Amino acid sequence: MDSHGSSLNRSQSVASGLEKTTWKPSHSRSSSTLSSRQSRQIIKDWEVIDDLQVDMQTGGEHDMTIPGLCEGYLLKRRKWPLKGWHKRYFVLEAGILRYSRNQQDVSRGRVQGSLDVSLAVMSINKKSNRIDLDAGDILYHMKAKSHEIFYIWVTKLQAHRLYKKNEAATLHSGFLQTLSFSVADSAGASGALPSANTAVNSKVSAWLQQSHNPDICVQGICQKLPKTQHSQINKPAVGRHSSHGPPSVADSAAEYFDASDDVLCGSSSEVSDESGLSDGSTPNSDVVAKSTGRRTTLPATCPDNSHVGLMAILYNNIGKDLARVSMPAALNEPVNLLQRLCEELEYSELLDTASNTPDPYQRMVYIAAFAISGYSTAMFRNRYKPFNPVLGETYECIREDRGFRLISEQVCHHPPISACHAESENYSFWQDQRWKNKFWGKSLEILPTGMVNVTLPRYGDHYEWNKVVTCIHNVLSQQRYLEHYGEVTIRNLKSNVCTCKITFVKVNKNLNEVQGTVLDQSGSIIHRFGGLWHEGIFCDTLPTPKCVWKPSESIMIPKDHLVYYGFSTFAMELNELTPDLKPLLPPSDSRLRPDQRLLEDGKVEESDMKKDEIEEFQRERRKELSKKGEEHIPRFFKKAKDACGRDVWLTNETYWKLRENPGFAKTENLILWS
Ligand SMILES: CC(C)CCC[C@@H](C)[C@H]1CC[C@H]2[C@@H]3CC=C4C[C@@H](O)CC[C@]4(C)[C@H]3CC[C@]12C
Repeated sequence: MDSHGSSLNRSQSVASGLEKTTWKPSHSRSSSTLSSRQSRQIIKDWEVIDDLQVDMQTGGEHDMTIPGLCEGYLLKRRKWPLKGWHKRYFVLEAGILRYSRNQQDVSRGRVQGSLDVSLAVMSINKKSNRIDLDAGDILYHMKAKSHEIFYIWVTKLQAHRLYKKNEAATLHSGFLQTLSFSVADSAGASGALPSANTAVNSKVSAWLQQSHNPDICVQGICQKLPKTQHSQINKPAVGRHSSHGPPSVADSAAEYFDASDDVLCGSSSEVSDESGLSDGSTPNSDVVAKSTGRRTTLPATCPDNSHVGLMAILYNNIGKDLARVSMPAALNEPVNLLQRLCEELEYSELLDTASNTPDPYQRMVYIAAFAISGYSTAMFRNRYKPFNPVLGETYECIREDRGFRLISEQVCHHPPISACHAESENYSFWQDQRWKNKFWGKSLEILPTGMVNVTLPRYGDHYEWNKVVTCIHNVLSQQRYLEHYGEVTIRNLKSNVCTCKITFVKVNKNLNEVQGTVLDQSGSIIHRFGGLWHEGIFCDTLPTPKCVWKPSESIMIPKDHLVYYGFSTFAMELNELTPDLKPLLPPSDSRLRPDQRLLEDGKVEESDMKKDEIEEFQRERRKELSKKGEEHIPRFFKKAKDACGRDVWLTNETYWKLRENPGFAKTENLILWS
């Protein structure tokens, strides 16, 4: 796992995960000795971290945990005397940043300077690992030795800034309350807050206690850092009052196995003409909503999870794969990451259309629309996270109505990888999904690796494309929203007649904007299209200009889907378990996973307990395997290399054969839960 260490690559850095930035204030960057080109470059690489929003209502509720201590060496720039960069030992505690010449001086209490970080404007330069804190009269220029250390300091500084601001807000509102003698009223108001789910809260506090152990640090981060840098992350403050809050990036010893999976299929291809995007010539505008015989709702509405203290969870797992972090079930949606892979086929009719489009350039437009359509679910899906599949978990989805069947499997735990393969008369679709996440204090970036593949046997095409970055903005607050940004390049590995470039525009006035072009061999634009990834894509260069895709009615027409986790009809169908299907599934199928089922039925506390049990069982299985010196071997996928030498997971083509004969009831199966 190298989720935290790698610096962003080119396309990802277009899309910085830090909240909207403005120009670096003129103070520190104006150096008259630089050429104008150089100085422009320098200004360009600086980002001012947005001022943190303090939520006055909840300020006193769950954000008051004092963030863990962070300490270690950084370079500090000095103007006079001895101009230049000097190594200094910094300690960040309860919102105050102090520095001394070295670690010994800290323990002797010899502090050279200190700063309340909530009062400073913070700007960072990801390229040069630099952090500036400008509090007007006090100005710190700091530089980290590596990207890892830089990243940890930025995140921790954000946490401490937020904490300090919340503290001030709480004091302020307390003061106001006292002034207005409204003590009784305020007690009433807090009573009106969503009632805390006891199971969830006890889990969070158990977690915090575990993560209190300062000797154990985040797997991944600590393994990566040389020994001397450990203190940067997680050193206990000897002799310092460390009674409050979890230690910084520290983490519990246990590995939290909770699997990641995503795939689901559903069927809601009805296309509405109401959005204004359509000119009536959408590919399916003549399709009348037809019943699929599948369920149209979930058994229970989603729980309120606004009380769950996400901040502690995220801060204690910096640098870790989210897909391995166990979270309270109240944060989950009743689909997993294997099922979410299948959800990318919600608009599979675009692949059918592509397969019926002889012109290669037009075909590419439909493939592009398909690639974009997979992102549309994100619009209403930011309050819950999918279940993480356990290693060996599988999921199948047969959609006669849509003409495809899909299987997916959790093939690797470290790092978490979910592989899927779908086949239809018209196409094959496969991908193995893995991602790195970066938590920047206020936003969380998901950086997917791995390519998506589609083949169209009719034309011998094999399309391949990358995924863009998804950023969860305001991840700690209820004002959370998702944004996708970056560039997608679609290539046809079997022909270079055309390629396609799609840009997911980052923070633009037109939020969620996408633009794309289909280029011929010489680079000339043959088609252009654009739109919004949550509303539809229009192409005006086709023989008849038209809307090539728009989301299904079940998500566009305001209904009660928000109380059902923001699911479209297709998403609701993913975890449906009918009596005729049950005996045909292998026991490892996600539909049979009890914790997910309990959550779907609205039994949150029971789900939470069951989830713990399943995760514990997974840990035991792993221990046993490693005792025997064995490794888990996926059952339905095999590892291979693609043309570029990248590791890929491909179907081994046994699933459907075994299902048919002798049937999973008669095979030896992995037991993942009881
Ligand atoms: C902790 C909580 C409650 C915050 C909610 C986190 C949610 C919004 C996160 C957790 C995992 C995330 C998914 C992880 C991986 C991918 C694949 C990528 O190609 C598209 C985005 C997508 C599908 C992410 C969407 C956002 C996501 C679902």
